Amino acid sequence: MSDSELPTTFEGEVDLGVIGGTGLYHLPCLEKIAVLPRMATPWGYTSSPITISKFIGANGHLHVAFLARHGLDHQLPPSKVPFRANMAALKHLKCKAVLSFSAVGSLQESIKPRDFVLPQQLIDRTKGIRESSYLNEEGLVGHVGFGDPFSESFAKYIYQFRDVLTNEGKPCTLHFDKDKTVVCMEGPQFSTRAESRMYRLLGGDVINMSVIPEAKLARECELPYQMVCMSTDYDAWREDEEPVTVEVVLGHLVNNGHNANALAASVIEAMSHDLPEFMKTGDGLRGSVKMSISTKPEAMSQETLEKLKFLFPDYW
Ligand SMILES: CSC[C@H]1O[C@H](OP(=O)(O)O)[C@H](O)[C@@H]1O
Ligand SMILES: Nc1ncnc2[nH]cnc12
Repeated sequence: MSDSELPTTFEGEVDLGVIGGTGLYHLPCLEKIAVLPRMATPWGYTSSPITISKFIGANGHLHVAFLARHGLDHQLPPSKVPFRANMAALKHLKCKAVLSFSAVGSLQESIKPRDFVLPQQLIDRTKGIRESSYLNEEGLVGHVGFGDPFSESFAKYIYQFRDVLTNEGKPCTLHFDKDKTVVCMEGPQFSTRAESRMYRLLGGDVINMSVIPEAKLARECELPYQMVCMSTDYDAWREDEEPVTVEVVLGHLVNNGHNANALAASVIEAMSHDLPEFMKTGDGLRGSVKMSISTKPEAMSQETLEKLKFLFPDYW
């Protein structure tokens, strides 16, 4: 069935949200049951239509929502992605966790192009020009914890499937430990050599232009969030090598896309048997946003309450 013949609405609850980045505009492992046109939220329209799939496994099923961060034609630069709309839409559809994919540069010799990384920390080097909060308005003030920006439970869950990664018969590693750090820069230009060396000194392992504010917004939606970083280049820090160009990145996208699909398929298949504990219980985040809002409900406007209701119909 072609996309245009599929329903444009979905009434059920989605289990898992997936965000595809550069080179990952759909997941072939998923068969679509609905294509929601770019969704309207109180924070604008999503980057792309949202495809809903029902994965049917041997012992159960899983509903998955997929959206393309930069749009299906990669028309949105990192600074102009409607991150708030994207995360709000996934939350509104009742996703219980978000699996996000991103093409990254490597800041470490040991992280080779085509390797994948599950970072557990991040350094924000964006320039403050992105809308990065739902709780930063006059009449709605909130401060969520962000010390551990990713979901360790989710990362461990994904790491079980590390052996599915391949690179034309050669080793292809999924790197994962508590210190693996992603640096997020504003872009769209890549880093200078000096910046790239500085990020290494700061403890960066990989670099991209999109984990901020995505990770912050997932936290404000109480959604367990893990980014899978797919290495495409050595950025600009290697003295005897040319700094990264888009050509270099493009050369690895097909292989990385195959691996992303294989990894997502394994995760989705496993979740279809039984939802992992962190998705059933909320990974320790449930209720955290209500607690972190300082503004008294009496001081909130009707518009603010409507926005909160879009995200948390059970709380407000
Ligand atoms: C074309 S390389 C730079 C571009 O790739 C990454 O995108 P995404 O995170 O959406 O996969 C990086 O963040 C930049 O936006
Ligand atoms: N070197 C790099 N810097 C920032 N984002 C990237 N995405 C892929 N490679 C990158």
